[in-house]
Amino acid sequence: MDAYDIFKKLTKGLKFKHRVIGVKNDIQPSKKDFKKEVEIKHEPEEVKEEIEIKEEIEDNDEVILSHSDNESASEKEDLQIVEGVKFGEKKKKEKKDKPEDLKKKLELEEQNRFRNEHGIKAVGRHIPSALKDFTELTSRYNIKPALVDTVTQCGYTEPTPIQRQALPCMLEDRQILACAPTGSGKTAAFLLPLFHVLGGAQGGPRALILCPTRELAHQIYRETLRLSASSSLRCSVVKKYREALRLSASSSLRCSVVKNVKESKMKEREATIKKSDIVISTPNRLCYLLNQDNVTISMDKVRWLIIDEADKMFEGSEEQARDFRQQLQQVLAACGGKQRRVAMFSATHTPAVAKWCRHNLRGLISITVGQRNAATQLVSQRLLYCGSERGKLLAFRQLVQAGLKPPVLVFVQSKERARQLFKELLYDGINVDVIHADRTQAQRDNVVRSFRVGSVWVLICTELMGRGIDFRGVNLVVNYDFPPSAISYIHRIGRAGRAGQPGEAVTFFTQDDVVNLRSIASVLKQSGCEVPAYTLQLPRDRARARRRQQHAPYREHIDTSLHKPDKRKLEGENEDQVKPKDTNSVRDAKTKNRGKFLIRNRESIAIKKKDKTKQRMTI
Ligand SMILES: Nc1ncnc2c1ncn2[C@@H]1O[C@H](COP(=O)(O)OP(=O)(O)OP(=O)(O)O)[C@@H](O)[C@H]1O
Repeated sequence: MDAYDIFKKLTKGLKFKHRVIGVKNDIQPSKKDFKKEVEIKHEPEEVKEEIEIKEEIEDNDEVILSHSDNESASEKEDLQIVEGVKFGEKKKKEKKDKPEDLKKKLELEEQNRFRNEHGIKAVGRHIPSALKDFTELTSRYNIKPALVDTVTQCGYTEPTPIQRQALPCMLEDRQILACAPTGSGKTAAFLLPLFHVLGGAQGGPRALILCPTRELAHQIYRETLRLSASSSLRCSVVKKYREALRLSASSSLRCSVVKNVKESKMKEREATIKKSDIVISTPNRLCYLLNQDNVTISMDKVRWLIIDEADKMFEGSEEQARDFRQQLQQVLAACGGKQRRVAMFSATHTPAVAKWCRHNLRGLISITVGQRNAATQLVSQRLLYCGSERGKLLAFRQLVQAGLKPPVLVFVQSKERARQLFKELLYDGINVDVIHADRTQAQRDNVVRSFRVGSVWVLICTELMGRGIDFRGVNLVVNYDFPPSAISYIHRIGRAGRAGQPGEAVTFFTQDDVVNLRSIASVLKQSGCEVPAYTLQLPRDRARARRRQQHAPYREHIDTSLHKPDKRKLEGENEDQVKPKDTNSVRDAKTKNRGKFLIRNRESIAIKKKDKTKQRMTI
């Protein structure tokens, strides 16, 4: 490449007023250039501007031209650029920012850089800046140092991305819709602002937390106690221990979970709720209580309404979602105070929630951490084709043989199947237990406790445990039955890989699961995990997939003692037309069969007796 080529490259798209001289003696500008020169000369005003522009971009020229070693400074001076630069831009630059505007601009840029670094996206007006560390809570919002100390004592050295953005928003009284990966500390993100805003014990209730299951309600309750222990923690370091304890006891917040609302306990529950500052409940229980004639609970003082696992509440059939919306409207109407604010949290985002928030929440800030509706990056995921139901059991036993690293969570689609799998594994010598909605509350609490302390290694569960439940250090999630949707998959596998810990997830599938395979394979692919290429090219059938979300498919019994092939499958019946077995009908059938068995047994006993008497007679 000679000097002319370099020159042409550097000045591509630009026009020159004068003949270019001296770049190299042998270079003569073309006829075209002379024509341009004449044209420009007829436009004196533009030429005037051109000099100013030249001055402004001279520096740039320096930079570009400095790459050409052969050119002298005098040669550079001969270059006058008249085109290729927008005039409007120059004017903008001329307008100098006021120092305070400049400061604001810089701060904003710094904030955006900081948010990008932590994968935070926030949409809304006047968004408070994200938190750099927990001590900022004290300097910016005057939060008691004791509370910050407690947070640190809980092992939270620095805020998680959702905490960085949600905490300042809530502390500045802004309504939010927050979406952040599973296990990323959303609970603390809504609890800490509550402790600050509510201050000391006054009763009320003044904050209401709604969540989809009793288990989750109890877990939030435990986390509330842990994080609100600030005053008592402080006591341990003060000398006048008793005095401090007395003070802390009088000032600490009261929190309660709405339990079984039996007729006999109604008044008791009412009194507890009235005394509590923070009330945690499932929407059903709360609305049931509010609808009782003999109960007078005022929700007027509620300052914050938190909805955890918000998208779950809007999920399900049209009817279920409508029911929840009605319940929510009832709760909102009950919490009628002007001061009332709403914050919604979940790991997944659905249009229904976003729409509701846009219509009902003023000045909303929408916060998203990472990619929406993506699985946590901490879990390595894989799909395993098992061929048939028997193949699944075999695959699970192989996993066990290869060496399971407890604790392990195994998800199945129904209570029935949870029982069946439990029976199977019980005799395999695995330390296993089962949890589902048919077990009593005491049994469920016991199982959860045993799993937490490590006396149960493998816990078989249904969708009941799919959301929000935080078991520390779950190493493996097995989707024994394919999840009904990608959303359910994200939540299920999110029971592993929490609070920065790595985890693993295996999802079994058979031919029956092809309907949802593509959407779930896409989630795996998005997380960078390997999936068979064909799974991403399977045809979509949205209608069938939606049906799958509402009705689990029929599956063969999990029972190695029954080697019979499935009659319905042999007859080629469409699995979507087959309704899942109703628990009652199964129970009825069992009792009927048991009845037959008893009759048959009694009959045989009678025959045997007859035979014996005959024998005796013959003897
Ligand atoms: N700042 C922090 N530093 C370290 N650990 C944290 C921090 N905040 C929360 N945790 C821990 O992370 C775990 C998960 O928190 P949490 O249950 O609130 O997650 P989540 O985002 O609500 O998850 P899910 O979407 O599954 O409900 C908990 O054990 C909690 O104690």
